[in-house]
Amino acid sequence: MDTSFSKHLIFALDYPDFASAAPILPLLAGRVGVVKIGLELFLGEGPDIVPRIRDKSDAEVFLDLKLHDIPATVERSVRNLKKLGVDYLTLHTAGGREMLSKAADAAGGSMKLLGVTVLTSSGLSTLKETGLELKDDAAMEDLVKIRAVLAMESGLSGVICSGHEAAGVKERCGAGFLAVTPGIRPAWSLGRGDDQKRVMTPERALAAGADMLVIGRPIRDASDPGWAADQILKEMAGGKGPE
Ligand SMILES: O=c1ccn([C@@H]2O[C@H](COP(=O)(O)O)[C@@H](O)[C@H]2O)c(=O)[nH]1
Repeated sequence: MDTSFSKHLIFALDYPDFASAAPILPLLAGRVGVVKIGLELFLGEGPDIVPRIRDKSDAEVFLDLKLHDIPATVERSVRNLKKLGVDYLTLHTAGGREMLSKAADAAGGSMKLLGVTVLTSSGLSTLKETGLELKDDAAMEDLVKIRAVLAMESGLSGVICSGHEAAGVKERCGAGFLAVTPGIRPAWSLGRGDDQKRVMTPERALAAGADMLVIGRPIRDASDPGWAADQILKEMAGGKGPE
């Protein structure tokens, strides 16, 4: 297995509890550089899930809580989450500059903060439902860029965006600012129809400038998750990958 791209592969550990999540960890050891704990698992087990996952895996830990609240609440939450010793934490850029800056101050460089720009499950019609009417995909790219610049100016380490906006984020924010992309669907998993709207293959997302790919269901639901991760790593190696 070629693991040269494993540190750029984030596996979304989307399970209801530790007992269902634990069996896949040894199958993915060495294949994924980061495991992502989302709301489902965090709420199912509580904060103690972080050390329990660390015990079972050498991968970095990404806590995907997508914080979005008034600045004081987010600041105080980040102070608490800092105690868990995670490597990455997400928050919504839509919370605005004061919220993002306070979060960055509270984190104090102890973990990388990533700002969600526009969820990859949102398309133009999803945003319209919420009162944000964008003309076309170019306007979506512009919105993502505006939010990425806001995140950078507020002291975050990078953003979550789809592969379609990765090039614009890198061009506007520079090579050192992370573009982390979910909504990744290898060709062999496309067409299954799920909630992701702005999707891209691993190879194309890396070629567009994504630094790290977040992948859940194509690995989690594969009959052989180790094989699925290896296929994805192969596809990543075929693209113009990061340094
Ligand atoms: O815009 C976003 C932000 C976060 N996610 C999370 O990534 C994974 C994707 O899982 P798949 O099964 O590969 O769709 C999931 O945990 C989301 O909460 C995202 O998809 N889009």
